[in-house]
Amino acid sequence: MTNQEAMLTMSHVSKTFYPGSPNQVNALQDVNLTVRKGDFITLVGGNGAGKSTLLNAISGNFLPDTGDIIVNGQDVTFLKEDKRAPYISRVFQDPKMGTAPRMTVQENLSLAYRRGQKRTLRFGTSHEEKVFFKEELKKLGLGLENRMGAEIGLLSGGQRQAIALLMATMKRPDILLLDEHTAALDPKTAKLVLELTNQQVIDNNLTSIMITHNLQDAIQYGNRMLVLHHGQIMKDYDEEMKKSLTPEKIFAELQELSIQDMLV
Ligand SMILES: Nc1ncnc2c1ncn2[C@@H]1O[C@H](COP(=O)(O)OP(=O)(O)OP(=O)(O)O)[C@@H](O)[C@H]1O
Repeated sequence: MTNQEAMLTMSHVSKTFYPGSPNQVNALQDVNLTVRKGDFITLVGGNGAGKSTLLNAISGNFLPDTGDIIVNGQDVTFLKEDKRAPYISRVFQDPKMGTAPRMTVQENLSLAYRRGQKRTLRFGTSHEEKVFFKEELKKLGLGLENRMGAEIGLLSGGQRQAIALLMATMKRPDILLLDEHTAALDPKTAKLVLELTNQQVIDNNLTSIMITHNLQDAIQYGNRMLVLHHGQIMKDYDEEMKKSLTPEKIFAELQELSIQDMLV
């Protein structure tokens, strides 16, 4: 693979919390990862495996102790989170985290649309923007195009998460990080938001990493799947391997590594 095809490269990235203390946690251990443009990666692992920490390292939530992080050819290793925000979008588990509850759907979308520009609503929303937002909302298939004036706080968790997803993808980020973004939703709504996610990612050829605790979803969605354990990438399944994967096969393979209970 040439470097041009890589959207994200992590080389020898490590992060230890509380170093030298009895509470020391080696949250990421010498992680090496190259993500190609358009890769849709699902990321699984047991509690405390380091999944969110990996996404935090990419989004710039902290500086790694060692290693380099390159996004779309730019070394972002020492770039703070707000400076990475124009390139990296994230949707969190809690629908409340991605949207401003007291603002309307339209105002939230306006803010997301102007990401990277000065944050202001001083100039209102232009007619072109309104038409664009309506079109984008329509694609979600939830009727939200008729609720552009509604406060986000009045919408359901699923509706909010769908809008958070739209806000995160509208400006076509270099990398989309999905941090268990359907875990707080009921099964039917979770499926719907997952399908919307899949559609957004494929339609816009977005490079994405999605954390999930649902192995079936991890196998079904995306073209690559990583298994993390103790801050290390233990398995990296490509598209071909993924086609014949089942949860049972994964457990059997992890059993060989004596870490079969890690996904429970
Ligand atoms: N900011 C922090 N300060 C101290 N310890 C942290 C911090 N962030 C993560 N950790 C620790 O690093 C380890 C990995 O945590 P992380 O949240 O990445 O796991 P995870 O795989 O996302 O787990 P889960 O599925 O339970 O959310 C855990 O032991 C956690 O307590």
